[in-house]
Amino acid sequence: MTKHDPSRSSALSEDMNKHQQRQKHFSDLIALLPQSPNTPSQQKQQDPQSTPSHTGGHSNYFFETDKNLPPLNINLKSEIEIRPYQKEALDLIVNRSNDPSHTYIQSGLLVLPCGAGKTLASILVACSLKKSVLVVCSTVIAAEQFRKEFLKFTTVMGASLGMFAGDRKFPFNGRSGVLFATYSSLLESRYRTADAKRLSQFMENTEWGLCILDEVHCVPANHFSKAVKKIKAKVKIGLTATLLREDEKIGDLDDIIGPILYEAKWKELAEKGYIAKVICTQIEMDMTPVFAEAYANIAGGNTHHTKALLAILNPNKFRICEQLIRYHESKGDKVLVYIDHIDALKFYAEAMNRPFIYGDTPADRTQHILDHFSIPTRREITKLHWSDAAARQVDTRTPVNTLFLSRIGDTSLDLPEATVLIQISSHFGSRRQEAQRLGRILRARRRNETGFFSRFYTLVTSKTHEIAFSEKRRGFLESECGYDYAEWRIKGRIPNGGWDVETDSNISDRHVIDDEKHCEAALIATKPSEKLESEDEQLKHRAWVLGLKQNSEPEDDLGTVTPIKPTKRKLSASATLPPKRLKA
Ligand SMILES: Nc1ncnc2c1ncn2[C@@H]1O[C@H](COP(=O)(O)OP(=O)(O)OP(=O)(O)O)[C@@H](O)[C@H]1O
Repeated sequence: MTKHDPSRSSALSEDMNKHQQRQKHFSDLIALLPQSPNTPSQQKQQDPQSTPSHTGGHSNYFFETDKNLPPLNINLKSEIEIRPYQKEALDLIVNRSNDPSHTYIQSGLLVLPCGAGKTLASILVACSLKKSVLVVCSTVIAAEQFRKEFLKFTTVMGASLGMFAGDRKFPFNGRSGVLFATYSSLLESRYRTADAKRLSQFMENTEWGLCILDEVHCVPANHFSKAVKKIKAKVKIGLTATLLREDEKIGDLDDIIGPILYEAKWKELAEKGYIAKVICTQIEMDMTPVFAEAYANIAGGNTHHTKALLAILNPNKFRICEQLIRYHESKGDKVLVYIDHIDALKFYAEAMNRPFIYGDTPADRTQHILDHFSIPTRREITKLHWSDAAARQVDTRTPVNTLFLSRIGDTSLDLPEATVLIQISSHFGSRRQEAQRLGRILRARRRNETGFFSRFYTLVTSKTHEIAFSEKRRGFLESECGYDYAEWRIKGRIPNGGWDVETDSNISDRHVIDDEKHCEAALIATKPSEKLESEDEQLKHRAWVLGLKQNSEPEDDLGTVTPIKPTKRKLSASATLPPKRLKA
């Protein structure tokens, strides 16, 4: 028998009360809807100037004279400094006139580089409109971050913010508010809980003043475009940094949302210090002979997948990755390493004793790791103002300086500490993924330090599909955004433990790769790659690789993930688990 715990039972009855109140609140809200003057059919008669945008057409919304939608109490906090391009974007979206009846907002797209502050730009629109807002994001993490930015930048009350993302489902209080949802929550599902059904009904029946569509390049996918067209909103604003899709459906956005209203150039914002300048380097290395032999002799059904794994887990690539981490950690950088294949991700991260995040990582563990990633390195602390430094010194937690990520970290992660990105594997030739990943190091807090550059490395194995994919992936950043990639070719080892590099470009920073002395203070004291030196170890490693199943998070049209369960590692009789073996 379990002991009766009075505090637990009172907590439970409090929960019940809260649940009943919430249900009543839902019912009240839904009851309001049919009689509300905000229903679209009535709206048409009462407000002839406004064309409802849920028909899919472009609309101008004369919001100043609209008395039908309830007002939202929201203002920008007085201390916020809007950047010039954010102001320009706002002025193009909100057409102000001395006569309020001529002031209107139009639907369309806002195209700003990653990390330039699209969230705040769209919040500015919400602050002008002052009507209910539906924000649709690609992931739960992004929805949470959007909510935090509303609280950070505006005076809106927390109770006016609702959430319909993942297992966080609650409405806002009152007749007007902001609801944060994900694209997947717009889709019908048979498996909805009662709360989810009610929120979904509420979301569909409400007429929103503004609908903000984050990562809007996802929307042309058939299932999302249908769902988005159904949203009843006076105005829809789509946000993106990468107005491109590999299926060429990007033009559909003009019909679904509207035209491009504002676009800013990546290089221009970098020159002005709003986003970081970046050095992009492609590093190409051979496969070790043991891996090359397997690569050449692969036949049968899953050839492409196995070849891809051999290229990713090529021991030479592993060593270069280790060298870059050692070098950059020793310089006080914070490093993100991207690997799409989950087993390979775990192998690299476990061998190097660094944390990893992928689709199945529980939300609290993800938050914990991200919090530790944001703890400054010792080098950073010495540069802080003494009062900040004192506060940071008492933070005795161990910082995470290198974090391994699956493609779940491609978009929306806002980590201003990150200054270096190493791409080990990627989703074929996706130009969008390349640009989104680059975006993670554009928000670097150190971006205005003299001579500072973020570093973007992409590691490719010679004579494999990785070379052609990499060329395609760079296309958007090179031709549309003005980035250059230096190409380094690793020729071999040099006596001091570094690497011999061949390149056409002028390398002023070859010590990154060829001078072991620079890594003396590195935080990886041991070198896990040394365990992969012998042919015997490489044969075991290869046997493990050849036994791996397809295990990536599928790229859906969100450019994000529907996590799938990792397959159990099937090992051949002679294979062992490299991560455990490699640990010092
Ligand atoms: N005017 C501003 N003042 C201060 N901070 C700002 C301003 N504008 C944006 N920021 C900050 O810059 C960072 C990047 O902004 P945000 O996350 O909106 O970028 P984004 O354009 O959505 O990028 P991505 O496409 O990569 O998601 C955030 O930390 C945000 O708070």
